[in-house]
This record gives sequence, structure tokens and C-alpha cells, in this order.
Amino acid sequence: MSENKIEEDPRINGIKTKIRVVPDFPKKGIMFQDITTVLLDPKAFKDTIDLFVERYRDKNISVVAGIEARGFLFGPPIALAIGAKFVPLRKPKKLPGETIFEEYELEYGNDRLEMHVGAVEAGDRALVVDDLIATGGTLCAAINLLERVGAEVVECACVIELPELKVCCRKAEAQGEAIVHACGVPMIYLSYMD
Ligand SMILES: O=P(O)(O)OC[C@H]1O[C@H](OP(=O)(O)OP(=O)(O)O)[C@H](O)[C@@H]1O
Ligand SMILES: Nc1ncnc2[nH]cnc12
Repeated sequence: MSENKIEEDPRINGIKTKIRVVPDFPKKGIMFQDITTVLLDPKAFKDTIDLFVERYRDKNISVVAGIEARGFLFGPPIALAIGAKFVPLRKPKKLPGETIFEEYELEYGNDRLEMHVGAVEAGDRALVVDDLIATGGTLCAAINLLERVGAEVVECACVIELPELKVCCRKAEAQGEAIVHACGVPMIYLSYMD
């Protein structure tokens, strides 16, 4: 996956230094990557958005789909800057209209993503945005939702990739499990934790 990292840009290191790592949250053994500390620094936050906007502004993206909750922080400014609509992919029972859903497993539990019927149409060109990829289960659920209604998922964009779980992703990929790359969608990320 390293070929998909935005390499060499001096802004990346600045962003990376603003990510706070909290051990044993939300439960023992998890090294939680906290992006709220990036949001406290206007330059790091702007650099994060700009890096994605520079990559996607000429890719004819018609919809940015943001994953609840942290994809809602990065997705809308990217959507506004590239002139795309923003569609929230939400956790269960939050959307008031008719929805479709996908279930998935997390590093620390199970969950489900829902999307409003009609928000994304066949032929839409989609970018999926989240703060972090761990196992890829969440992104896969998002991709499935978008593809079920006929959208083309052009790429997934995350700020952080977890290196220890990347190994799991590669293993899963080799075994042909349904992870992000098995869905056939390229993924870009800015920074992973050393
Ligand atoms: O690659 P995966 O293993 O699927 O994990 C990544 C997902 O986990 C986190 O969200 P979380 O489910 O903790 O929800 P939150 O943003 O609402 O806290 C993160 O923001 C991603 O959405
Ligand atoms: N280690 C982690 N830090 C922050 N968000 C996560 N989502 C899944 N694993 C995570």
C-alpha cells in the first residue's frame, strides 16, 4: 500500500506530529490515534485538507462520502473545495429517511453503516473519506454501500494507516478476504504511525 501514500510532501510530517496517541483507549491494548489534536492546529488541519483537495480537484468526483464520526471532520471541507456533494454514512438509526445498510467488524467490536436512499445515484463518482484505516472493514462497508446504488468508488482517502494492522490487511488480501484492496478500490493515506 505504500505506493498509495502521498510521499515526500513536507506538510505530512507536520500533520503527523499533531496526532496524539492514547494508550489503552477505548480498551486495554488499543493505541488510539487521536486526530482531534490535528484540528487544534489550523495549519495542520488546513494542510491535511489541502493535500487531499490537490489530489482530487481534477478527478471529476461528484460525491464525497464521509464515514461517521471522524470522516465528517475531513469530508465536508474536501467536498466544498472540489465542488462535490457530501453524503454522510452514519451509524445505526441516525438517518431519518429510507436507508440501506452494511455491517462490518471493528478492531474493538461490530458496527453498521447506513446511507440514505437517493443521496447517491448510479453513475456518481465517489470518494470515501475517513480519518483512519485499521482493518479496512469500515471502508469496505462504505464501498459496498456506494457500489450497491451504482456509484463508482474512485478512491478512499484516510489521514492515518495503522502499520501493525496493515500487516493483517496484507494477509487478508493474500487470502482473498473482502478488505479494501480486495474491493478493487485504490486507497490513499497521508501518514501512518511509526
Ligand atoms: O479500518 P477499521 O478496522 O474498520 O477501523 C477504522 C474505523 O474505526 C474508527 O471509527 P470508529 O468505528 O471507532 O467510530 P467513531 O469514529 O464513531 O469513533 C475510525 O474512525 C474508522 O472509521
Ligand atoms: N487504534 C485506533 N485509533 C483510532 N481509531 C481507531 N479505529 C480503529 N482502531 C483505531
